[in-house]
Amino acid sequence: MTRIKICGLTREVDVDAAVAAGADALGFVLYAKSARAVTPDRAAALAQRLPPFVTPVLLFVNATASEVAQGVHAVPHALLQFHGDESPEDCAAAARPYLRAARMGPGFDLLDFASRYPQAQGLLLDAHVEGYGGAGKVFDWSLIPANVGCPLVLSGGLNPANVIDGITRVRPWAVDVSTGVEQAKGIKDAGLMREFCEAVREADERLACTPPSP
Ligand SMILES: O=C(O)c1ccccc1N[C@@H]1O[C@H](COP(=O)(O)O)[C@@H](O)[C@H]1O
Repeated sequence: MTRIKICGLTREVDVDAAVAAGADALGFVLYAKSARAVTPDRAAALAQRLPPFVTPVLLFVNATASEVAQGVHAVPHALLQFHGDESPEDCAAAARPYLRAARMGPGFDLLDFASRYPQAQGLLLDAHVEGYGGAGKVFDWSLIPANVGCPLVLSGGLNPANVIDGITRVRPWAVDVSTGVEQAKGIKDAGLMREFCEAVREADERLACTPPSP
Protein backbone atom coordinates (compact mmCIF):
# COMPACT_ATOMS: atom_id res chain seq x y z
CA MET A 1 0.00 0.00 0.00
CA THR A 2 1.45 3.35 -1.05
CA ARG A 3 1.62 5.82 1.84
CA ILE A 4 0.39 9.37 1.30
CA LYS A 5 1.90 12.59 2.59
CA ILE A 6 0.15 15.90 1.99
CA CYS A 7 2.42 18.88 2.58
CA GLY A 8 2.16 22.60 3.19
CA LEU A 9 -0.95 22.75 5.37
CA THR A 10 -1.65 26.03 7.13
CA ARG A 11 -5.31 25.78 8.20
CA GLU A 12 -7.21 23.56 10.64
CA VAL A 13 -9.95 22.92 8.09
CA ASP A 14 -7.37 21.56 5.63
CA VAL A 15 -5.77 19.32 8.27
CA ASP A 16 -9.15 17.80 9.07
CA ALA A 17 -9.97 17.34 5.37
CA ALA A 18 -6.58 15.74 4.65
CA VAL A 19 -7.06 13.26 7.50
CA ALA A 20 -10.60 12.47 6.30
CA ALA A 21 -9.26 11.94 2.76
CA GLY A 22 -6.86 9.29 4.07
CA ALA A 23 -3.45 10.95 4.37
CA ASP A 24 -0.84 9.06 6.39
CA ALA A 25 1.36 12.08 7.03
CA LEU A 26 0.91 15.84 6.95
CA GLY A 27 3.74 18.29 6.35
CA PHE A 28 4.21 21.68 7.95
CA VAL A 29 6.68 24.03 6.29
CA LEU A 30 9.05 25.72 8.77
CA TYR A 31 10.81 27.71 6.06
CA ALA A 32 10.11 31.42 6.33
CA LYS A 33 10.63 32.07 2.60
CA SER A 34 7.84 29.67 1.64
CA ALA A 35 4.35 30.95 0.91
CA ARG A 36 3.21 27.97 3.00
CA ALA A 37 5.37 28.77 6.02
CA VAL A 38 4.01 28.32 9.53
CA THR A 39 5.67 29.04 12.86
CA PRO A 40 6.62 26.17 15.19
CA ASP A 41 3.69 27.13 17.46
CA ARG A 42 1.26 27.05 14.53
CA ALA A 43 2.67 23.69 13.43
CA ALA A 44 2.09 22.41 16.97
CA ALA A 45 -1.51 23.64 16.98
CA LEU A 46 -2.19 22.00 13.61
CA ALA A 47 -0.36 18.77 14.52
CA GLN A 48 -2.39 18.50 17.71
CA ARG A 49 -5.46 17.71 15.59
CA LEU A 50 -3.91 14.56 14.13
CA PRO A 51 -5.34 11.20 15.22
CA PRO A 52 -3.11 8.21 16.03
CA PHE A 53 -1.13 6.82 13.09
CA VAL A 54 -1.12 10.06 11.11
CA THR A 55 2.41 11.44 11.27
CA PRO A 56 3.29 15.14 11.46
CA VAL A 57 6.29 16.10 9.34
CA LEU A 58 8.32 19.29 9.85
CA LEU A 59 9.94 20.59 6.66
CA PHE A 60 13.16 22.60 6.96
CA VAL A 61 15.32 24.32 4.34
CA ASN A 62 18.83 25.16 5.53
CA ALA A 63 17.58 25.90 9.03
CA THR A 64 19.99 26.54 11.89
CA ALA A 65 20.34 23.90 14.63
CA SER A 66 18.46 26.24 16.93
CA GLU A 67 15.56 26.60 14.46
CA VAL A 68 15.36 22.81 14.07
CA ALA A 69 15.42 22.46 17.87
CA GLN A 70 12.53 24.93 18.18
CA GLY A 71 10.49 22.89 15.72
CA VAL A 72 11.26 19.63 17.51
CA HIS A 73 10.41 21.23 20.86
CA ALA A 74 7.02 22.34 19.49
CA VAL A 75 6.17 19.02 17.78
CA PRO A 76 8.31 16.40 19.55
CA HIS A 77 6.78 13.39 17.77
CA ALA A 78 7.36 14.78 14.25
CA LEU A 79 9.35 13.22 11.46
CA LEU A 80 11.79 15.80 10.05
CA GLN A 81 12.17 16.57 6.34
CA PHE A 82 15.38 18.30 5.25
CA HIS A 83 14.73 19.93 1.87
CA GLY A 84 17.76 22.19 1.39
CA ASP A 85 21.51 21.73 1.25
CA GLU A 86 21.82 20.05 4.66
CA SER A 87 24.82 17.78 5.18
CA PRO A 88 24.44 14.32 6.74
CA GLU A 89 25.79 15.86 9.97
CA ASP A 90 23.19 18.66 9.88
CA CYS A 91 20.41 16.10 9.44
CA ALA A 92 21.70 13.89 12.25
CA ALA A 93 22.22 16.75 14.70
CA ALA A 94 18.60 16.78 15.94
CA ALA A 95 18.81 13.04 16.67
CA ARG A 96 15.33 12.56 15.22
CA PRO A 97 14.11 10.33 12.37
CA TYR A 98 14.26 12.23 9.09
CA LEU A 99 13.60 12.22 5.35
CA ARG A 100 16.21 13.77 3.08
CA ALA A 101 14.97 15.50 -0.07
CA ALA A 102 16.93 14.85 -3.26
CA ARG A 103 16.72 17.47 -6.00
CA MET A 104 16.33 15.40 -9.14
CA GLY A 105 17.62 16.62 -12.49
CA PRO A 106 19.88 15.51 -15.33
CA GLY A 107 23.30 14.40 -14.07
CA PHE A 108 22.21 14.04 -10.43
CA ASP A 109 23.68 10.85 -8.94
CA LEU A 110 20.96 9.52 -6.64
CA LEU A 111 22.89 6.40 -5.65
CA ASP A 112 25.85 8.49 -4.50
CA PHE A 113 23.49 10.88 -2.68
CA ALA A 114 21.78 7.94 -0.95
CA SER A 115 25.11 6.54 0.19
CA ARG A 116 25.82 9.84 2.00
CA TYR A 117 22.59 9.67 4.04
CA PRO A 118 22.45 6.10 5.37
CA GLN A 119 20.62 7.31 8.49
CA ALA A 120 17.72 8.81 6.55
CA GLN A 121 14.44 6.90 6.96
CA GLY A 122 13.86 7.55 3.28
CA LEU A 123 14.69 9.83 0.38
CA LEU A 124 12.06 12.23 -0.92
CA LEU A 125 12.55 12.79 -4.64
CA ASP A 126 11.58 16.25 -5.87
CA ALA A 127 12.31 18.23 -9.03
CA HIS A 128 15.35 20.49 -8.91
CA VAL A 129 13.74 23.94 -8.80
CA GLU A 130 14.68 27.41 -7.73
CA GLY A 131 13.43 28.00 -4.19
CA TYR A 132 14.04 24.33 -3.26
CA GLY A 133 10.54 22.90 -3.63
CA GLY A 134 6.82 23.20 -3.59
CA ALA A 135 6.85 24.39 -7.21
CA GLY A 136 4.50 21.81 -8.69
CA LYS A 137 7.13 20.65 -11.17
CA VAL A 138 7.40 17.04 -12.32
CA PHE A 139 10.87 15.61 -12.95
CA ASP A 140 11.84 12.86 -15.37
CA TRP A 141 11.03 9.68 -13.43
CA SER A 142 13.31 7.66 -15.68
CA LEU A 143 16.22 9.32 -13.83
CA ILE A 144 15.42 7.18 -10.77
CA PRO A 145 17.78 4.21 -10.71
CA ALA A 146 16.63 0.76 -9.63
CA ASN A 147 17.65 -0.51 -6.20
CA VAL A 148 18.34 2.77 -4.41
CA GLY A 149 18.30 0.73 -1.23
CA CYS A 150 15.98 2.81 0.94
CA PRO A 151 12.31 3.81 0.91
CA LEU A 152 11.54 6.41 -1.76
CA VAL A 153 8.92 9.13 -1.46
CA LEU A 154 7.91 10.30 -4.93
CA SER A 155 7.21 14.01 -5.04
CA GLY A 156 7.32 16.96 -7.41
CA GLY A 157 4.26 18.10 -9.34
CA LEU A 158 2.04 15.16 -8.43
CA ASN A 159 -1.72 15.64 -8.71
CA PRO A 160 -4.84 13.45 -8.96
CA ALA A 161 -4.34 13.08 -12.73
CA ASN A 162 -0.71 11.90 -12.79
CA VAL A 163 -0.22 10.08 -9.49
CA ILE A 164 -1.44 6.72 -10.83
CA ASP A 165 1.16 6.87 -13.57
CA GLY A 166 3.83 7.87 -11.03
CA ILE A 167 3.05 5.00 -8.70
CA THR A 168 2.78 2.34 -11.38
CA ARG A 169 6.03 3.44 -13.01
CA VAL A 170 8.17 4.25 -9.95
CA ARG A 171 6.53 2.02 -7.30
CA PRO A 172 7.56 4.28 -4.44
CA TRP A 173 7.05 3.63 -0.75
CA ALA A 174 5.03 6.83 -0.53
CA VAL A 175 3.91 9.86 -2.52
CA ASP A 176 3.99 13.48 -1.43
CA VAL A 177 1.87 16.32 -2.82
CA SER A 178 1.47 20.00 -2.17
CA THR A 179 0.66 22.22 -5.18
CA GLY A 180 -1.44 19.54 -6.88
CA VAL A 181 -4.14 19.63 -4.17
CA GLU A 182 -4.27 23.38 -3.65
CA GLN A 183 -6.69 26.19 -4.52
CA ALA A 184 -3.92 28.72 -3.74
CA LYS A 185 -0.52 28.44 -2.06
CA GLY A 186 -1.07 27.05 1.45
CA ILE A 187 -4.84 26.72 0.90
CA LYS A 188 -5.77 23.12 0.22
CA ASP A 189 -8.80 21.87 -1.69
CA ALA A 190 -10.74 19.14 0.12
CA GLY A 191 -12.05 17.69 -3.15
CA LEU A 192 -8.59 17.50 -4.73
CA MET A 193 -7.13 15.87 -1.61
CA ARG A 194 -9.89 13.26 -1.73
CA GLU A 195 -9.36 12.67 -5.46
CA PHE A 196 -5.61 12.36 -4.91
CA CYS A 197 -6.01 9.74 -2.17
CA GLU A 198 -8.57 7.83 -4.26
CA ALA A 199 -6.17 7.83 -7.20
CA VAL A 200 -3.40 6.41 -4.99
CA ARG A 201 -5.71 3.57 -3.90
CA GLU A 202 -6.63 2.98 -7.55
CA ALA A 203 -2.94 2.70 -8.43
CA ASP A 204 -2.43 0.22 -5.60
CA GLU A 205 -5.32 -1.89 -6.90
CA ARG A 206 -3.86 -1.88 -10.41
CA LEU A 207 -0.46 -2.96 -9.05
CA ALA A 208 -2.07 -5.74 -7.00
CA CYS A 209 -3.64 -7.06 -10.23
CA THR A 210 -0.36 -6.87 -12.16
CA PRO A 211 1.34 -10.27 -12.41
CA PRO A 212 4.94 -10.19 -11.10
CA SER A 213 7.54 -9.95 -13.85
CA PRO A 214 9.29 -13.27 -14.61
O1 LIG B 1 6.00 23.82 -0.04
C1 LIG B 1 6.92 24.63 -0.10
O2 LIG B 1 6.70 25.84 -0.17
C2 LIG B 1 8.32 24.15 -0.10
C3 LIG B 1 9.33 25.09 0.02
C4 LIG B 1 10.65 24.69 0.03
C5 LIG B 1 10.97 23.36 -0.08
C6 LIG B 1 9.98 22.40 -0.23
C7 LIG B 1 8.65 22.78 -0.25
N1 LIG B 1 7.63 21.84 -0.42
C8 LIG B 1 7.84 20.48 -0.77
O3 LIG B 1 8.14 20.36 -2.15
C9 LIG B 1 7.74 19.09 -2.62
C10 LIG B 1 7.05 19.18 -3.95
O4 LIG B 1 5.90 19.95 -3.86
P1 LIG B 1 4.86 20.08 -5.08
O5 LIG B 1 3.84 18.98 -4.89
O6 LIG B 1 5.62 19.95 -6.35
O7 LIG B 1 4.24 21.42 -4.90
C11 LIG B 1 6.85 18.51 -1.56
O8 LIG B 1 7.62 17.52 -0.89
C12 LIG B 1 6.63 19.61 -0.57
O9 LIG B 1 6.67 19.00 0.66
